Amino acid sequence: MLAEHREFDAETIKICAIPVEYYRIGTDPQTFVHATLLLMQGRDEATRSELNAAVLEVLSAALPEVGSITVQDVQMNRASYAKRLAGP
Ligand SMILES: O=C(O)C/C(=C\C=C(/O)C(=O)O)C(=O)O
Repeated sequence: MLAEHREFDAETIKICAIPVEYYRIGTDPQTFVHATLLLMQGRDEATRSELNAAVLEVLSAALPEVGSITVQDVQMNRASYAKRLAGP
C-alpha cells in the first residue's frame, strides 16, 4: 500500500516486525500491534494523519483478531539523515 502511495519512492521503504515477549495492555483481548511510521520530515499533519490511517486500515483488515492496533508517525531529520547502500 505504501509502495503505491504518491508520498513514497517504493525503493526506500523498509518494513520490520519486532515481537515482544512480555507485555500487558489495558484492554482485552491481550494482543496488540503498534506501528511506527518513520517519515522524513516535511510532510504536513494532514498527510501524516492520512498515512497513519491508511496503515491502520491495512493492519485492521489483516489482523481482525488483534485487540489493539495503533499507529504513530515519527519525523526524521533530513539534514542529519545518513544512508549507505551496498552495491556498485
Ligand atoms: O531520503 C529520502 O527521501 C528517501 C529515503 C527515505 C524516505 C523516507 O523515509 C520518507 O519518504 O519518509 C531513503 O532512505 O533513502
